[in-house]
Amino acid sequence: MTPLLEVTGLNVEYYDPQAPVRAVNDVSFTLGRGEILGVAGESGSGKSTLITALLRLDRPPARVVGGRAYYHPREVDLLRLDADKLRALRWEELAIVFQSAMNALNPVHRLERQFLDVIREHRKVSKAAARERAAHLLSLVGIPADRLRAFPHEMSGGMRQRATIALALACDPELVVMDEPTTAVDVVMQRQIMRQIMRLRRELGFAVIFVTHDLSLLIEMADKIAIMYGGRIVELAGAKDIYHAPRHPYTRGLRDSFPPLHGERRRLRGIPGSPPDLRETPAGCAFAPRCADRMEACRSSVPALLDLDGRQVACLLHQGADHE
Ligand SMILES: Nc1ncnc2c1ncn2[C@@H]1O[C@H](COP(=O)(O)OP(=O)(O)OP(=O)(O)O)[C@@H](O)[C@H]1O
Repeated sequence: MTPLLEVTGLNVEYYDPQAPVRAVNDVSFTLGRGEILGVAGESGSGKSTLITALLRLDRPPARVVGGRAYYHPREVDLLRLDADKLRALRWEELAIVFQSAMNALNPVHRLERQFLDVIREHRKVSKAAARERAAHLLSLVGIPADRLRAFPHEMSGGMRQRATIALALACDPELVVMDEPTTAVDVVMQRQIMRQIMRLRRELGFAVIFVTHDLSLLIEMADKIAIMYGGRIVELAGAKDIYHAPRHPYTRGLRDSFPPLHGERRRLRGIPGSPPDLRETPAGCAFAPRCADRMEACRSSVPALLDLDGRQVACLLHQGADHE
């Protein structure tokens, strides 16, 4: 696997007059070219903070306080790139589809204008060629070319969503980052859009970081999945391993909180308790207060994310500690 993005020891804090809140804590992972990495975790686990920091999108009062995000094709650390160089990478190499993707289109402009603006800002092509590319991109997501003349409000929610994804692909990026891009549409449409993203990825070869709280969606589409809890990655493994053999008790709980998309029905169990308040992180493993498998040692030491048979888990259960 050729590495595309290598994140090491990323720390992000929110400024707080009492004490800084560490929302992303020592996060490391490598994303290969053309790979789909899913990032899952409950609300407040740090998913959005992680990707906004990686893409250097301002999210005050958050600030990166350590780490590196090495972007291999250009041999640069995204976290230390100056504003001009960063601007040059946006759309061309790194594209983003936000949580509120349906509203990301400008309501006062026809679709065509929005595509042409992006394409012609980055590519020296004629208007006709840009229009042709826009029509092609729309066709890739199943939208007829004549919709280029439409205003966003003239399209359905699902269609706006797909148009936003097509727009993100306008300059053939290497990496597309998606933050809950399908939450505003129904489940059937969600799966349709996911399938389209996967097909496009096969055709165009871009890598994806896909953030969601819905683990079952990721299990279908991602190559590998990072599970976040309390700002840390607690498990990182292939999607199949996460589904069939989760190692971290939190991963197991999260898996059992969603109905499986295929196969046998399972009894759904939520995870008792609620996510940690990051302003008062207890000593030890952040999941310990909710964990049915906790041991004495879990309350005092934070487990490191260690390699275990080709995957990574941060749990003392898998690090030879004794049971309570
Ligand atoms: N403006 C802020 N000021 C202080 N702390 C914040 C702020 N925004 C977020 N946080 C902290 O950062 C943590 C992570 O938030 P983040 O939005 O990254 O989580 P998330 O996993 O993306 O959640 P969601 O799925 O709800 O978007 C929160 O639990 C909160 O403690």
